[in-house]
Amino acid sequence: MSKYNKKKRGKGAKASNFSAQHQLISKRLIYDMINLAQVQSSDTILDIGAGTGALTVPLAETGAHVIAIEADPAFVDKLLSHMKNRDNIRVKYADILEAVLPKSPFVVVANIPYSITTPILGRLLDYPSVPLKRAILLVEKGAAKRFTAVPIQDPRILSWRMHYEIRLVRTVSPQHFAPPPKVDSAILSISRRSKPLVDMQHQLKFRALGAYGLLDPRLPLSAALIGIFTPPQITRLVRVLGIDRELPMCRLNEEQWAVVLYTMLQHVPPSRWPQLRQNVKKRKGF
Ligand SMILES: C[S@@+](CC[C@H](N)C(=O)[O-])C[C@H]1O[C@@H](n2cnc3c(N)ncnc32)[C@H](O)[C@@H]1O
Repeated sequence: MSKYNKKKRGKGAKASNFSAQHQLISKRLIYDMINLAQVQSSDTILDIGAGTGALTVPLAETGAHVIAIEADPAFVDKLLSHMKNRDNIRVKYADILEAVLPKSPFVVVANIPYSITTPILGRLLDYPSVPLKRAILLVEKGAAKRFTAVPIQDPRILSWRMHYEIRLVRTVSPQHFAPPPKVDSAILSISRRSKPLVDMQHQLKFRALGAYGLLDPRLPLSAALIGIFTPPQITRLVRVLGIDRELPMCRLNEEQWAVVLYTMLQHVPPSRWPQLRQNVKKRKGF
């Protein structure tokens, strides 16, 4: 039986953007996504923007416990009628940007509303303490390319990638949806790294460092980091990294960013560490 309670509707989802209700109509794609997510019957799966249950019901057929979050009350009603008395589906009438996320490890398999892709990823990935194990998402192809881009220009995406491997699995054409979207989609795979490149306790320091270092992503490392490291420290840092000091900051990979962080923590006094919200334009030396 569903745990959904109609009385809760009043304080459930707030006005939300329902413009992107492109429902999945390809059974093959649905089962490909479930296989890619390696769903086990012991898993808790979050279906974000569950719609009328295109993914929810096949996910529940694996025996996993499925939490279906949907913000449109009309879809919630349809979803409930498609559940066929399954007791391993919980329907939550809620806005994913405000809903409480599971406290124990969970997997996400979802065809999310494209208009709020980055805020959804932010909820899942900004805080590595959120116990997301992996996610298989349908997103707009352009967004998938942005999250997996090399060089890395966006500090927020960089900080996600220090904890998660993000991969564009394949492009998905509009004909897999009804109504078809105007843009191509893609399957995005997100897996928590078995060993994060940045320790959870240093996450905020890393975000400040990433924001500082990528203020102008084309700036050479020697210029971009001169407000943090002394010239001799920069000489040693580029030697350890095995790169040219003129390499633009955006060309550093995730492992190299981890080296920059830990070198800073070990050799630079905290007074020179960048702070979040610091006006990074006031770099020393500029
Ligand atoms: C692209 S549709 C996918 C529907 C269904 N999962 C499918 O694949 O057929 C996105 C769904 O997200 C819902 N939605 C939009 N904004 C939402 C929000 N803030 N929180 C939860 N669901 C939302 C929409 O109502 C819609 O049903």
